[in-house]
Amino acid sequence: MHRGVDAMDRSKIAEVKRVVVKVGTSTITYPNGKINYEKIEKLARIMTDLQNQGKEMILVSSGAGAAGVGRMGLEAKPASIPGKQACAAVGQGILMHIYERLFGEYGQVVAQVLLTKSDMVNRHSYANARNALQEMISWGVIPIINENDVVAIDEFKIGDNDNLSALVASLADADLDILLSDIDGLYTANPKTHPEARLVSVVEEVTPEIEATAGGAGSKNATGGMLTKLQAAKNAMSAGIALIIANGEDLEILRKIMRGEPVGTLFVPRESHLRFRNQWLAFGSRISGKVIVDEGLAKALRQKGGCSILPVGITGVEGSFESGDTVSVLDQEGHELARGMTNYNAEDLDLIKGCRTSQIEEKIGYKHYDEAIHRDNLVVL
Ligand SMILES: Nc1ncnc2c1ncn2[C@@H]1O[C@H](COP(=O)(O)OP(=O)(O)O)[C@@H](O)[C@H]1O
Ligand SMILES: N[C@@H](CCC(=O)OP(=O)(O)O)C(=O)O
Repeated sequence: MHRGVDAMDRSKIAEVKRVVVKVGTSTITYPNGKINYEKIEKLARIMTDLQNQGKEMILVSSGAGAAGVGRMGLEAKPASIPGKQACAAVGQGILMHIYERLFGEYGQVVAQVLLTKSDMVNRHSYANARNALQEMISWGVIPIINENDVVAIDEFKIGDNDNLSALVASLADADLDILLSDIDGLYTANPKTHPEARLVSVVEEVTPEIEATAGGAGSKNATGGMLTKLQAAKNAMSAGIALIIANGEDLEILRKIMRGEPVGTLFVPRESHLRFRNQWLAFGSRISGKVIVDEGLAKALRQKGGCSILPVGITGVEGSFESGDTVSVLDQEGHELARGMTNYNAEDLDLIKGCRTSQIEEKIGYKHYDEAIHRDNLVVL
């Protein structure tokens, strides 16, 4: 019933630029927790190849816990939280060592990024993580992301990498999130218990009926199951990000997806929606102060629909705010042009207003950023 929509949206998938790929435990380890080198080798080769084609790839990798179980020779994941954390700590190092080596074979630089839920909700950490990710991506580095399992328990945990990947996709302004699993996509029921279940090709809305078809994790080392994939899909869709669930058994599927072939299940993004982050910046966050810009900068903001705000274009600063707070950007007449997340607090911004980039450090003793507000953290109203 969705064939027309599918054909249309899949062709758009071939055009996307920034892509998050999430690999589940079942994709990169064997059931005994040992590493599946062939899979990781292929993942490294294909992701590097896509990066070389001009895509900007980000990897969210599970498997630390299982790799730790394998390395410690345990029969199963420990039941205790410290036991699970210790396994993840042992396994994360192993995983990164392998990724570094195998991506390195193809000349691709990777970076380890470990995140927790608090990094996603705290403005400062969010801004830091976002800025650092943007920088890595602009350097052509592939960030490899996992939850920081050792410090995150219960309420501090995102809990599963399906949801983490959707959060990362939003954090990094990605266009597409690909969840690779041990199953071809979303079925009309859990195929493990309902052999007659059929694969769903396109989902335009995750309804309660669809959620009711999803069961828990399918293999003993996995944690998420279809339910967390659907939660991730809902978040991605409302952030304007497409999400595809596909089978990671043969990683050539990544190329097929990127060619726009109709594999797996596509969750269609709501195009009219502002990115989740932008929405939050523009309408959800408290405005802590004002930054007044000169006519040249105001004109650039109006004409280009967005640009970074450098101190040299700022003529006034009002209010009391910290770096990471949301501020309103006004023209000389007091019209609000944009809202954005500032890299400097009010006091320092007041000291560097009107200054060239080269003068920032001499004025305030440090320079973490050239921009007062980076264009990626700015929404033009
Ligand atoms: N409606 C459904 N469609 C597809 N898979 C389902 C569904 N409900 C439950 N599942 C289960 O979800 C599993 C995939 O999730 P999971 O085991 O967490 O793997 P991963 O390690 O890839 O995250 C499938 O193997 C399947 O058993
Ligand atoms: N952070 C955990 C992964 C948790 C997780 O979501 O696992 P999975 O369901 O296999 O994607 C680890 O690396 O073991």
